[in-house]
Amino acid sequence: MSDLTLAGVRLERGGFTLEASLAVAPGEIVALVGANGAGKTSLLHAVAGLLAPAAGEITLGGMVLDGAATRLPPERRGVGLVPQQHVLFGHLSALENAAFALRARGVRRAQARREALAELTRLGVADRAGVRARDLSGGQAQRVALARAVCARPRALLLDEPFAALDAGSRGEIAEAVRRLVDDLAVPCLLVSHDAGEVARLADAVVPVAGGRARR
Ligand SMILES: Nc1ncnc2c1ncn2[C@@H]1O[C@H](COP(=O)(O)OP(=O)(O)OP(=O)(O)O)[C@@H](O)[C@H]1O
Repeated sequence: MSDLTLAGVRLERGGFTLEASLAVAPGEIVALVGANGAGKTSLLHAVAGLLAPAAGEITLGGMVLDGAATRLPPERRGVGLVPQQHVLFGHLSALENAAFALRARGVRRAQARREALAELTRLGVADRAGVRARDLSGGQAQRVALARAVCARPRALLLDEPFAALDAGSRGEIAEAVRRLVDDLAVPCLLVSHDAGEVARLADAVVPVAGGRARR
Protein backbone atom coordinates (compact mmCIF):
# COMPACT_ATOMS: atom_id res chain seq x y z
CA MET A 1 0.00 0.00 0.00
CA SER A 2 1.48 3.36 -0.89
CA ASP A 3 0.04 5.52 1.85
CA LEU A 4 1.50 8.97 2.35
CA THR A 5 2.15 9.62 6.03
CA LEU A 6 3.40 12.59 8.00
CA ALA A 7 4.22 11.74 11.61
CA GLY A 8 5.10 14.55 14.03
CA VAL A 9 6.39 16.69 11.17
CA ARG A 10 7.55 20.11 12.32
CA LEU A 11 8.08 22.90 9.81
CA GLU A 12 9.82 26.14 10.70
CA ARG A 13 10.01 29.24 8.52
CA GLY A 14 11.31 32.30 10.28
CA GLY A 15 8.95 32.77 13.24
CA PHE A 16 6.32 30.48 11.71
CA THR A 17 5.94 26.87 12.82
CA LEU A 18 3.55 24.09 11.79
CA GLU A 19 3.13 20.61 13.31
CA ALA A 20 1.57 18.05 10.98
CA SER A 21 0.47 14.45 11.50
CA LEU A 22 -1.73 12.91 8.85
CA ALA A 23 -2.10 9.97 6.47
CA VAL A 24 -3.54 9.74 2.96
CA ALA A 25 -4.45 6.38 1.43
CA PRO A 26 -4.01 5.43 -2.25
CA GLY A 27 -6.88 6.84 -4.32
CA GLU A 28 -7.83 9.24 -1.56
CA ILE A 29 -8.06 13.02 -1.96
CA VAL A 30 -7.44 14.98 1.24
CA ALA A 31 -7.99 18.74 1.14
CA LEU A 32 -5.91 21.09 3.29
CA VAL A 33 -7.96 24.17 4.11
CA GLY A 34 -7.05 27.23 6.15
CA ALA A 35 -6.47 30.95 6.12
CA ASN A 36 -3.77 32.71 4.09
CA GLY A 37 -0.40 32.07 5.66
CA ALA A 38 -1.61 29.07 7.70
CA GLY A 39 1.08 26.85 6.16
CA LYS A 40 -0.75 24.82 3.50
CA THR A 41 1.76 25.42 0.71
CA SER A 42 4.64 24.86 3.13
CA LEU A 43 3.18 21.44 3.94
CA LEU A 44 3.03 20.48 0.24
CA HIS A 45 6.57 21.76 -0.24
CA ALA A 46 7.79 19.62 2.64
CA VAL A 47 6.29 16.47 1.07
CA ALA A 48 7.80 17.44 -2.30
CA GLY A 49 11.23 17.85 -0.72
CA LEU A 50 11.44 21.62 -1.23
CA LEU A 51 11.32 22.43 2.49
CA ALA A 52 13.20 20.30 5.02
CA PRO A 53 11.24 19.46 8.21
CA ALA A 54 12.92 20.40 11.50
CA ALA A 55 11.55 17.16 13.01
CA GLY A 56 9.31 14.18 12.29
CA GLU A 57 9.00 11.65 9.50
CA ILE A 58 7.43 11.67 6.03
CA THR A 59 6.93 8.30 4.32
CA LEU A 60 5.43 7.17 1.02
CA GLY A 61 4.58 3.52 0.50
CA GLY A 62 6.72 2.65 3.51
CA MET A 63 9.75 4.46 2.07
CA VAL A 64 11.14 7.20 4.30
CA LEU A 65 11.32 10.51 2.39
CA ASP A 66 12.34 12.55 5.43
CA GLY A 67 13.44 11.17 8.76
CA ALA A 68 16.12 11.34 11.39
CA ALA A 69 18.75 9.99 9.01
CA THR A 70 17.08 10.53 5.62
CA ARG A 71 16.42 13.46 3.34
CA LEU A 72 15.57 12.38 -0.18
CA PRO A 73 15.97 15.06 -2.86
CA PRO A 74 12.79 16.09 -4.75
CA GLU A 75 13.59 14.06 -7.87
CA ARG A 76 13.94 10.80 -5.93
CA ARG A 77 10.69 11.05 -3.95
CA GLY A 78 8.22 9.93 -6.59
CA VAL A 79 6.00 12.87 -5.69
CA GLY A 80 4.27 14.99 -8.33
CA LEU A 81 3.71 18.63 -7.34
CA VAL A 82 1.51 20.93 -9.40
CA PRO A 83 2.40 24.35 -8.00
CA GLN A 84 0.10 27.30 -7.69
CA GLN A 85 1.21 29.48 -10.60
CA HIS A 86 3.32 29.79 -13.72
CA VAL A 87 4.06 26.11 -14.00
CA LEU A 88 4.27 25.85 -17.79
CA PHE A 89 6.93 27.18 -20.14
CA GLY A 90 4.93 29.68 -22.20
CA HIS A 91 7.03 29.39 -25.35
CA LEU A 92 6.85 25.57 -25.46
CA SER A 93 3.88 23.61 -26.79
CA ALA A 94 1.51 21.71 -24.51
CA LEU A 95 3.15 18.47 -25.68
CA GLU A 96 6.69 19.73 -25.03
CA ASN A 97 5.63 20.92 -21.58
CA ALA A 98 4.09 17.54 -20.73
CA ALA A 99 7.15 15.70 -22.08
CA PHE A 100 9.54 17.90 -20.10
CA ALA A 101 9.78 15.74 -16.97
CA LEU A 102 10.46 12.65 -19.08
CA ARG A 103 13.14 14.38 -21.16
CA ALA A 104 14.75 15.64 -17.95
CA ARG A 105 14.97 12.01 -16.79
CA GLY A 106 16.73 11.00 -19.99
CA VAL A 107 13.78 9.45 -21.85
CA ARG A 108 14.36 9.64 -25.60
CA ARG A 109 12.46 12.30 -27.52
CA ALA A 110 10.08 10.06 -29.48
CA GLN A 111 9.21 7.96 -26.43
CA ALA A 112 8.74 11.06 -24.24
CA ARG A 113 6.39 12.59 -26.82
CA ARG A 114 4.37 9.34 -27.07
CA GLU A 115 3.93 9.13 -23.31
CA ALA A 116 3.16 12.85 -23.03
CA LEU A 117 0.51 12.59 -25.74
CA ALA A 118 -1.08 9.66 -23.88
CA GLU A 119 -1.35 11.80 -20.73
CA LEU A 120 -2.71 14.80 -22.65
CA THR A 121 -5.31 12.40 -24.09
CA ARG A 122 -6.17 11.08 -20.63
CA LEU A 123 -6.73 14.68 -19.50
CA GLY A 124 -8.79 15.60 -22.55
CA VAL A 125 -6.39 18.11 -24.13
CA ALA A 126 -4.71 16.05 -26.87
CA ASP A 127 -6.19 18.45 -29.45
CA ARG A 128 -4.14 21.27 -27.87
CA ALA A 129 -0.83 19.33 -28.04
CA GLY A 130 0.77 21.68 -30.60
CA VAL A 131 -0.44 24.93 -29.02
CA ARG A 132 2.05 27.11 -27.13
CA ALA A 133 1.33 27.11 -23.40
CA ARG A 134 0.90 30.89 -23.35
CA ASP A 135 -2.01 30.53 -25.80
CA LEU A 136 -3.92 27.95 -23.72
CA SER A 137 -6.96 28.84 -21.61
CA GLY A 138 -6.60 28.60 -17.83
CA GLY A 139 -8.43 25.28 -17.73
CA GLN A 140 -6.39 23.81 -20.59
CA ALA A 141 -3.15 24.97 -18.94
CA GLN A 142 -4.17 23.31 -15.67
CA ARG A 143 -4.83 20.03 -17.52
CA VAL A 144 -1.42 20.23 -19.22
CA ALA A 145 0.21 20.92 -15.83
CA LEU A 146 -1.51 17.82 -14.43
CA ALA A 147 -0.39 15.79 -17.47
CA ARG A 148 3.19 16.92 -16.93
CA ALA A 149 3.12 15.90 -13.27
CA VAL A 150 1.64 12.51 -14.16
CA CYS A 151 4.20 11.83 -16.91
CA ALA A 152 6.83 11.42 -14.19
CA ARG A 153 4.81 8.44 -12.83
CA PRO A 154 4.39 9.90 -9.34
CA ARG A 155 3.37 7.71 -6.41
CA ALA A 156 1.65 10.72 -4.77
CA LEU A 157 0.08 13.88 -6.16
CA LEU A 158 0.20 17.32 -4.56
CA LEU A 159 -2.06 20.00 -6.03
CA ASP A 160 -1.74 23.62 -4.89
CA GLU A 161 -4.88 25.65 -5.67
CA PRO A 162 -5.79 23.82 -8.90
CA PHE A 163 -9.01 25.84 -9.26
CA ALA A 164 -7.53 29.30 -8.73
CA ALA A 165 -8.10 31.72 -11.62
CA LEU A 166 -10.60 29.42 -13.36
CA ASP A 167 -14.23 30.21 -14.16
CA ALA A 168 -16.95 28.14 -12.49
CA GLY A 169 -17.38 25.78 -15.46
CA SER A 170 -13.66 25.06 -15.75
CA ARG A 171 -13.40 24.49 -11.99
CA GLY A 172 -15.98 21.71 -12.19
CA GLU A 173 -14.23 20.13 -15.17
CA ILE A 174 -10.82 20.23 -13.50
CA ALA A 175 -12.33 18.75 -10.34
CA GLU A 176 -13.70 15.85 -12.39
CA ALA A 177 -10.36 15.39 -14.16
CA VAL A 178 -8.54 15.29 -10.82
CA ARG A 179 -10.99 12.73 -9.41
CA ARG A 180 -10.56 10.45 -12.44
CA LEU A 181 -6.79 10.82 -12.37
CA VAL A 182 -6.48 9.92 -8.69
CA ASP A 183 -8.84 6.95 -9.16
CA ASP A 184 -6.93 5.72 -12.25
CA LEU A 185 -3.48 6.09 -10.72
CA ALA A 186 -4.59 4.97 -7.23
CA VAL A 187 -2.20 7.42 -5.59
CA PRO A 188 -2.69 9.48 -2.44
CA CYS A 189 -3.52 13.11 -3.26
CA LEU A 190 -3.11 16.20 -1.06
CA LEU A 191 -4.96 19.22 -2.34
CA VAL A 192 -4.84 22.84 -1.21
CA SER A 193 -7.89 24.90 -2.12
CA HIS A 194 -9.85 27.92 -0.97
CA ASP A 195 -12.79 26.82 -3.10
CA ALA A 196 -15.19 25.41 -0.48
CA GLY A 197 -17.63 24.16 -3.13
CA GLU A 198 -15.07 22.12 -5.07
CA VAL A 199 -13.50 20.85 -1.84
CA ALA A 200 -16.90 19.63 -0.61
CA ARG A 201 -17.55 17.83 -3.91
CA LEU A 202 -14.09 16.42 -4.52
CA ALA A 203 -12.31 15.71 -1.26
CA ASP A 204 -12.69 12.45 0.64
CA ALA A 205 -11.58 14.25 3.78
CA VAL A 206 -10.82 17.80 4.85
CA VAL A 207 -7.93 18.65 7.18
CA PRO A 208 -7.93 22.13 8.72
CA VAL A 209 -4.55 23.88 8.82
CA ALA A 210 -4.90 26.35 11.68
CA GLY A 211 -3.18 27.48 14.85
CA GLY A 212 0.10 25.93 13.70
CA ARG A 213 -1.42 22.44 13.40
CA ALA A 214 -2.64 20.04 10.73
CA ARG A 215 -3.94 16.72 12.06
CA ARG A 216 -5.99 13.86 10.88
N1 LIG B 1 10.37 31.77 2.01
C1 LIG B 1 9.84 32.04 3.21
N2 LIG B 1 10.62 32.50 4.21
C2 LIG B 1 10.12 32.77 5.44
N3 LIG B 1 8.83 32.61 5.76
C3 LIG B 1 8.00 32.17 4.79
C4 LIG B 1 8.45 31.86 3.49
N4 LIG B 1 7.41 31.42 2.75
C5 LIG B 1 6.35 31.46 3.57
N5 LIG B 1 6.69 31.90 4.80
C6 LIG B 1 5.80 32.05 5.96
O1 LIG B 1 5.31 30.76 6.25
C7 LIG B 1 3.95 30.81 6.62
C8 LIG B 1 3.15 29.80 5.82
O2 LIG B 1 3.13 30.18 4.44
P1 LIG B 1 2.40 29.27 3.36
O3 LIG B 1 2.66 29.88 2.03
O4 LIG B 1 2.76 27.86 3.57
O5 LIG B 1 0.86 29.47 3.77
P2 LIG B 1 -0.45 29.10 2.97
O6 LIG B 1 -1.38 28.51 3.98
O7 LIG B 1 -0.12 28.25 1.79
O8 LIG B 1 -0.95 30.53 2.51
P3 LIG B 1 -1.80 30.99 1.20
O9 LIG B 1 -3.18 30.44 1.40
O10 LIG B 1 -1.73 32.47 1.31
O11 LIG B 1 -1.10 30.45 -0.01
C9 LIG B 1 3.49 32.26 6.44
O12 LIG B 1 3.35 32.84 7.70
C10 LIG B 1 4.57 32.90 5.63
O13 LIG B 1 4.75 34.22 6.04
